[in-house]
Amino acid sequence: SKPNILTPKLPPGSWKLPLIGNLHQLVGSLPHHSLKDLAEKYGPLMHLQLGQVSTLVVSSPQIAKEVIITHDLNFAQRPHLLVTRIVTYDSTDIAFAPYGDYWRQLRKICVIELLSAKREVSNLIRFIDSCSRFPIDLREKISSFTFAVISKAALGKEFKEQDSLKSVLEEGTKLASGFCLADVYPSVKWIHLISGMRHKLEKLHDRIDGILQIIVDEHRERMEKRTGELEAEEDFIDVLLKLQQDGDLELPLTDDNIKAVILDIFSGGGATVSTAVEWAIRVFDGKGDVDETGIDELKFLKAVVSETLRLHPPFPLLLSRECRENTRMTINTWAIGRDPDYKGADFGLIPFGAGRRMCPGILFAIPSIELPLAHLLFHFDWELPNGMRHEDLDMTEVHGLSAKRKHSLHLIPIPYNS
Ligand code: HEM
Repeated sequence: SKPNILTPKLPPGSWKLPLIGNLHQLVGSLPHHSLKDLAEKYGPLMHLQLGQVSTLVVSSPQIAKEVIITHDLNFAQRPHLLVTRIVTYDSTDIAFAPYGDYWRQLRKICVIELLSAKREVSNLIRFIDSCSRFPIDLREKISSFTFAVISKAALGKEFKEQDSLKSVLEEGTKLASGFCLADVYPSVKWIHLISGMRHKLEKLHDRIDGILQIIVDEHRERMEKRTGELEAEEDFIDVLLKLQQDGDLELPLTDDNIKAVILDIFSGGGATVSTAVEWAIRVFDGKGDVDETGIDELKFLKAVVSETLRLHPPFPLLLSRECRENTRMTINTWAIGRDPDYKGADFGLIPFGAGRRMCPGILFAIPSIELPLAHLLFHFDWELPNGMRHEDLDMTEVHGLSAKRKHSLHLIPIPYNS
C-alpha cells in the first residue's frame, strides 16, 4: 500500500491505549527504570505517547550524539511546563527559557561570572569533627554544605533570609518532582484546577519571590552605599545588578530575570551536587590533607566521581528537550551508563548533557563534588552503624527532581587525626 504522507513514520514503541497512550507503563517503577526495560524491547530510539505528548526516548550513545550534536538546533528548546511557567517567572530562567537571544545572553553571563566561585568546606569538616564516633545523617550535612557553597557564590555574604530560602526551596523541590498531569494534557485547561497544582505552585512562587526580592533589594542598597570596594568581593547578584544598571546589554535585565537566574542556580546546582556527593561516599583508604590545587593529583577520586555519575546520574533522564510543539525528547543517560556493552567514551557518559543546552554549571559542579568528598574521605574513616555490613547498605533510588538514595546515609565518622 502507498505510504500515508499525513502520518509521519515514527520510531518503534509499545502499544498505545486510547487517551493515556503509554502513561500506564511508567507507573509503579522509577521512570528511567521502566524506560530502560521498554528500550530493551523496542530499541534505543523509541516513541511513546504520554497523554497528548509525543515523546522520543533515546537510550544509546550513538543516537544521543545524533540528536544533541548533529541535530542540536532542532532539539534546542525545552518544553513549556506548568511548574516553570509559574515558579520560574514564566520560564525566563536559563534552563527553561525559549532558545534565542535572551537565553544566549543569560547563559553567557552565568558561565563567565559563576566560575570564580569561592568554596567553603571548613565548616563541614569542623562540624563532622565535633560529632565524630556518633552516627550522623550525612544527607542533611551535605545538602547544607552545598547550599552554603551556592549561596556564597550567588548571594555573597550571609543573608538573614538564607534559612527561609533553603526551606522554601526544599518545599518547591518536593512539589516540582511530583507527576504533573497538566504537562501531559497541555490543551486540557481545567486539569490543573482539579489537581490544585496551579494554586499550590502560585503560592510557592509568591513565597520564593518575596524572599528573592528582599535579597535583590538588599544588594542594590548595599551597592549604592559602597564606593570603590574590590571587585573580588562581588557576588553573582552584584554582577547582574551592575549589568542591569549599566544598560550595555542587548536585552535589558529586569528584577524578575535576575530572580529567575538565581532560582536556577539553586535548583539546578543544589540537589544535583549533593545527590552526587551522597552516592559517592564509599570505603576509601586514603589519608592526608587536600586543598584545591592538589585535587588534580587525585586521579582515583576523579574516577570515583565519574563512576558515581555513570551509575547514579542526578538527572537520569537529563532535562527534556522539545523539537516541536508537544513533541518531547528525553535521553536515558542512566540506561546508557548501565548498558553491559558500556564503553564510556563518545557519549557514553553524559550526566551533564551535551550540545548547546548542556549544563553550564559543570565547571562549578565538579570541584563542588570533589572537594567535600576529598575532605570527608581524607579526614575520616567511615563506619556503618549497628554492625551493618557494606553489602547491607540500601542502594535503592527514589524518584524526585534528582535521583537520590531512598534512605539518607547514616554513617559514623572516625577521625584519622584526633
Ligand atoms: C552534579 C551536578 C550537576 C549535574 C549532573 C547537572 C546536570 C544537568 C543536565 C543534565 C542539564 C541539561 C543538559 C541538556 O539538556 O543537555 C543541566 C542544565 C543546567 N544546569 Fe546543571 N547539573 C549539575 C550542576 C549544576 C550547577 C552547579 C549549576 C549552576 C551553578 C547548574 C545549572 C544548570 C543550568 C542553568 C542548566 C540549564 C542550561 C540550559 O538550558 O541552557 N547545574 N544540568
